[in-house]
Amino acid sequence: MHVSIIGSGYVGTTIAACLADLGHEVVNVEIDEGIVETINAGEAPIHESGLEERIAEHGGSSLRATTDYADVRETDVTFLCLPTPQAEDGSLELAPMRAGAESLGRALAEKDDDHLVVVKSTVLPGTTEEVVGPLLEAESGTQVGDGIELAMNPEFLRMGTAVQDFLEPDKVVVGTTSEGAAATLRELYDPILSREETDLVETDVREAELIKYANNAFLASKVSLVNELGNVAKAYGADAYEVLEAVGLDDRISSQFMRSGLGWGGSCFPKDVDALRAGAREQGYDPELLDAVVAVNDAQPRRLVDLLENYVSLEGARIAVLGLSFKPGTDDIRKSRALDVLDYLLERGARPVAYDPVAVENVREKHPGLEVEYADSAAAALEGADGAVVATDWPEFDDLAFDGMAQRIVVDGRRVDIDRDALEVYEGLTW
Ligand SMILES: NC(=O)c1ccc[n+]([C@@H]2O[C@H](COP(=O)([O-])OP(=O)(O)OC[C@H]3O[C@@H](n4cnc5c(N)ncnc54)[C@H](O)[C@@H]3O)[C@@H](O)[C@H]2O)c1
Ligand SMILES: O=c1ccn([C@@H]2O[C@H](COP(=O)(O)OP(=O)(O)O[C@H]3O[C@H](CO)[C@@H](O)[C@H](O)[C@H]3O)[C@@H](O)[C@H]2O)c(=O)[nH]1
Repeated sequence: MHVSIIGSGYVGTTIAACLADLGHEVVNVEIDEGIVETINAGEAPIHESGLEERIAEHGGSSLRATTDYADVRETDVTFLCLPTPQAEDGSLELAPMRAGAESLGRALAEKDDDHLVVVKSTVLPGTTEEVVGPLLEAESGTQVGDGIELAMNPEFLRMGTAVQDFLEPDKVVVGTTSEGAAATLRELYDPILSREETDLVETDVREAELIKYANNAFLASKVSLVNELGNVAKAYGADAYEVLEAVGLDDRISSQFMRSGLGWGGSCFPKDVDALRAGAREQGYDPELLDAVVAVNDAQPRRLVDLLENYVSLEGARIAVLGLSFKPGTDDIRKSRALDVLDYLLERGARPVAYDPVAVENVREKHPGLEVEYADSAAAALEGADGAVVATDWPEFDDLAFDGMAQRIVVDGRRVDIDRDALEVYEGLTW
């Protein structure tokens, strides 16, 4: 099939490379010329396991990037993989989606045969049919249902395992307005849908849009609940990890997303939970439980610093901060809990020395004013430190020696497997 993908960021690049690998002819339309050149040179613009080799094989041939929307006319299906960031007030910012839909509509004005437009971005119920559809119609002069078909197909991949998640998902959700659109997507995804482990969910557009938010809200709520239970466990002097491991043996609950600690960050959970809360309020519903989910998450970094302050007088203290990325396996620092930890440490007069295997450059670049010293290794960060906190569960922290610290005091926000016997004080945030 001939497929075009608008936006070559995290999701667009991954699915473009994977669809090319599944045998489709793919055109990636992206406004960033640097990304376009990188892909056409056969290189990956982002770091993801399994991506480099796929782009090396198909980039510049069956996977072609361009800044020109006119190239979508060579294709039968277009996926919109545009950003849906947060506005200042936490609500969903639709400007990039609107701009992309308008450009696509203008390009489709000069196309004779039918075209399927699939919204892949995470958008609130109503966006596909009430915002994207009318913009396509206005710019192309073609009506949805009569020349343009619309579908919504949310994406559930995670950073760090994006390629595998896309190719081997638990489910593919397809919200469509016509049987023709559903049939096209079934054909496109056939190699993925033939897997026994992958369920196909065919539904209406509005439900497909909400499934994505409900999925993320559920997972974020689960982590906030385990953090609440972890905080209670700690108050009782019990080990939350032992408790939750046993709880997870219940099939109805499952053992996944049971790691209590500093809480959730990243480019998805925070913005999607906020957009859902804002959207629900706009619809006249007060989402009190989701408000509490956010409040529990927001409190964890301060709790970690409070705990450290029980052992170290923070004014002027050198504190090693181990980990900056929002989770291991990525250099993404968006809404990383580690950044909140740094803010609280600075607020209390500490001198943080931060280390991360891959994310230091990102912090330097995106938070240039932060008065933090950066170390080249965990050992260098720990050298002479009056205390340390673990903010990201990078596997390399399991093997740390703490010889060089002025005081071997560690407060762990992620339950890494460090040698606690080598320490004077070891405290877990929730255990
Ligand atoms: N990152 C994830 O793990 C993930 C997973 C599932 C769903 N999502 C959702 O998918 C969507 C895309 O997320 P992402 O992480 O890939 O975003 P991203 O910011 O990494 O990428 C978006 C890309 O679109 C490009 N772009 C912006 N405006 C454009 C335009 N008018 N025309 C062409 N290109 C344009 C940008 O230059 C950028 O490269 C969001 O709605 C997000 O919530 C993300
Ligand atoms: O038991 C757990 C599991 C996760 N986290 C934290 O939760 C955040 C999110 O982790 P994860 O879900 O693994 O990463 P993302 O790449 O943000 O993926 C989420 O967000 C994507 C974008 O919407 C979705 O596509 C994915 O399905 C969804 O898992 C991170 O800060 C983790 O440290 C915990 O604290 N405890």
